[in-house]
Amino acid sequence: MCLERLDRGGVHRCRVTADVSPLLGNAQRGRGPAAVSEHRRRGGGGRGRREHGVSVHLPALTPFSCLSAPPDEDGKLTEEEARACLSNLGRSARGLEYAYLCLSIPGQNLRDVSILCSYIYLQKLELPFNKIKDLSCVSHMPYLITLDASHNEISDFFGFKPPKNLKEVNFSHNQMSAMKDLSAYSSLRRLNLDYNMFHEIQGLENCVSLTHLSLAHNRISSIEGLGNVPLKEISLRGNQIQRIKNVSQLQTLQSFDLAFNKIQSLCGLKNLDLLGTIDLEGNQVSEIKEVSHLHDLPLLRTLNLKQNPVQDEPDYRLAIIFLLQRLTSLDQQEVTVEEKVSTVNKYDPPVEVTAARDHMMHLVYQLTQPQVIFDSTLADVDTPYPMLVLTGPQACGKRELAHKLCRDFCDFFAYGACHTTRSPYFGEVDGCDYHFVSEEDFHDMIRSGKFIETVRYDRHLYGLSREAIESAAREGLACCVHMELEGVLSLRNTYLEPRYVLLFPTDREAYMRRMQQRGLYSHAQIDAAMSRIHLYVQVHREQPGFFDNVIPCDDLQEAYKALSQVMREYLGLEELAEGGSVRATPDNTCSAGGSLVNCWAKIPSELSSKMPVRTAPQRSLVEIASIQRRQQLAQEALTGRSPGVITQLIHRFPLIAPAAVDAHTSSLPLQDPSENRCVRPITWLQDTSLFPLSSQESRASSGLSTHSSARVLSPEDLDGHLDMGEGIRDMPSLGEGLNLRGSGLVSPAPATLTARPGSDAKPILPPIPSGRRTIEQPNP
Ligand SMILES: Nc1ncnc2c1ncn2[C@@H]1O[C@H](COP(=O)(O)OP(=O)(O)OP(=O)(O)O)[C@@H](O)[C@H]1O
Repeated sequence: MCLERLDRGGVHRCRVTADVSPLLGNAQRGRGPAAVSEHRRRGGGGRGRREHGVSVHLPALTPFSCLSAPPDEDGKLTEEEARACLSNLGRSARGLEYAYLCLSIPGQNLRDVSILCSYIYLQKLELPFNKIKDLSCVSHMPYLITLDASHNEISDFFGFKPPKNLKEVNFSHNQMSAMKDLSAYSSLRRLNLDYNMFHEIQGLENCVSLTHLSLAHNRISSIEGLGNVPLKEISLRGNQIQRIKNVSQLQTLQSFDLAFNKIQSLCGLKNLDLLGTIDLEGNQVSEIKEVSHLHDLPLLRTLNLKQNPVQDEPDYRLAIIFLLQRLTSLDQQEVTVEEKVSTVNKYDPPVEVTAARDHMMHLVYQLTQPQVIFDSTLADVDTPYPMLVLTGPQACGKRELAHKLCRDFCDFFAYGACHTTRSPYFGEVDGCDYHFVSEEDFHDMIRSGKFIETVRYDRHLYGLSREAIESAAREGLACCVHMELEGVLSLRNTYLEPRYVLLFPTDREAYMRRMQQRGLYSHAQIDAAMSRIHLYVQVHREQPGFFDNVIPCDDLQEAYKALSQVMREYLGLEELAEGGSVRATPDNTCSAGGSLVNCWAKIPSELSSKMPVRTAPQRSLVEIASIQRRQQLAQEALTGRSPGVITQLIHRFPLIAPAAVDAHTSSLPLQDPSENRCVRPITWLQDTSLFPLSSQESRASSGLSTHSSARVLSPEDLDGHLDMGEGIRDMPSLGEGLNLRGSGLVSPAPATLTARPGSDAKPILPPIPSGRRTIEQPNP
């Protein structure tokens, strides 16, 4: 191995053909392996600690000596000293000779490093923790790639001719106050200018390679001069910035450190599609709504708002997580899945959650009231009282159709007016369209357990009171109501078993026009209503059979025809149309031949998909017990022990078309509403001697006797006991048991009873209302 001489500038004037370790030993003489590793650990040897992606040396770093002899007292670096700190022998950039490529002299109180002018092959120069003021020697290092001159006394910003490959510069902890044009430094990638005295950012516009810039702890008050620099990381922490501006063009920015400034608003952070991390610790952000400016940053995952007044806002963390649902870290704390779920449930609950909460609330308020037994929950053959619910998006015509249906089928349905806190539209009548009440009264009603479900729609409250159902029940009618999807979901949690008909606007344009023509709704309200259409589609797609029928409502007249046809079939008022083709069921597309329009043809494919029909479930114990009870009652009736009961059992088939009964029934006196309402302790039902109950039944009945216990029973139990259709369903078996068929006492079950159209969840029809109750005239 040949080593002849080490010239000035650290260039070997010999060819090295073999082992070069002795040369390295020469460079590191006086240090030894321990000193080398110590140097590396402390950030020497070209590897400083990285902060914000830019190489910096910590102020606390204790300088060590790589020199065998201390430098001159005047701080002038000598040839000998410089040579002692050379390392990394390699081929020079020209490729002709070998040279040391790295020089590292940290913490030697150096003031004059002019000797380095001759070290022209250096690629890495590290002179941190000295007292250097002049770095003009770098002008002679055209191959320099990395320069660390942090912790010195340099005031001249890049006071040397630009080495064309200079990529990484650390001038942190110096005394620079003004930046200058760096367009000549086209290779510069990382620039650390922390802890200087810069007042403004200048001269960087043409740094076409600059990806990491750190200007922490300067005196910058405004963000500017960054042009289109392809920055990925920028740190401006510890400055005096008040507004975030001029950054929207930084399209490549991934990390933005703005901690410890004076920022109040986060506007200005828009359009930064790659921004993933924002540090705003120690600023003056005081309002939660400010984070809405970050809403459109698709990759934002880490946000730090520690030490901002906004942290004192109630529910601060949950609100921020809700507004920025993609966050994985907030205030240096991981955002958990649980937090994300609870924020969504808190601020934008899915309709199911809203409905479940609504149901729970009413249940709890009911429990605080004296227990009341309503007609609609009595555990006899008339329970639970049937209901019809028309649902669909606002202004789809449900209310109009409900009113018309109740007029035309007045012996079967009564319109159930809901309560609302909104003020009446022109022409609306209090008590007829709605009960218009104040917000305070509405809440009073909630607290007194009066509602069975409530929803907040468009800032107003709507609620269906128990009394609305009950007053219909007292007349022997089914309550017909209209409501939004949330109401339906809440109602489905109760003991009631309504039939749900979805009125669906298939023509969005026509639907929008109808809303506009009503002249009642703002643009926002129309948009909100339109945006809810998909909710109905989604529910129907995900839960086939959720709606018993789906009827397009683009043309209200056609919709009404379809609806009334459905109701006739539901009520068993009409036999199958001739040829059996005119049937409004989801599984059976109507033919256009009859008076009924082809109502299913227009339903979107999501809605009209064929429903799987489940076979009837096995009878539960409660059901069997109920059948036995009815058989027993029927036997008693036949043997004359209880004559009224058989009449009750078959009374539900006086099927007369509405038109035919209108004149006759509308003149009937109404029953006193208070008459049928029983206010008794829950135990009353168990004492009843009229219908002795089996043990299962009494359990079920006691559950039924309070509205609040609706969820106590399993679905099978409810199906077996609650469903008023049970009487009908049981008739064939009852008839068989008692051999009544031939006697003509039992009508054949209507065809519609075998499967509930459109439903795979409840193959048995809900109960059919028996028609308006006739009041027995007192004997004179
Ligand atoms: N108790 C209730 N529960 C759930 N939703 C309800 C209830 N009462 C009314 N709604 C629904 O609230 C929405 C707003 O009611 P509003 O009376 O203001 O609407 P509308 O313009 O008259 O609409 P529509 O013609 O569909 O009744 C309607 O979709 C209505 O059906």
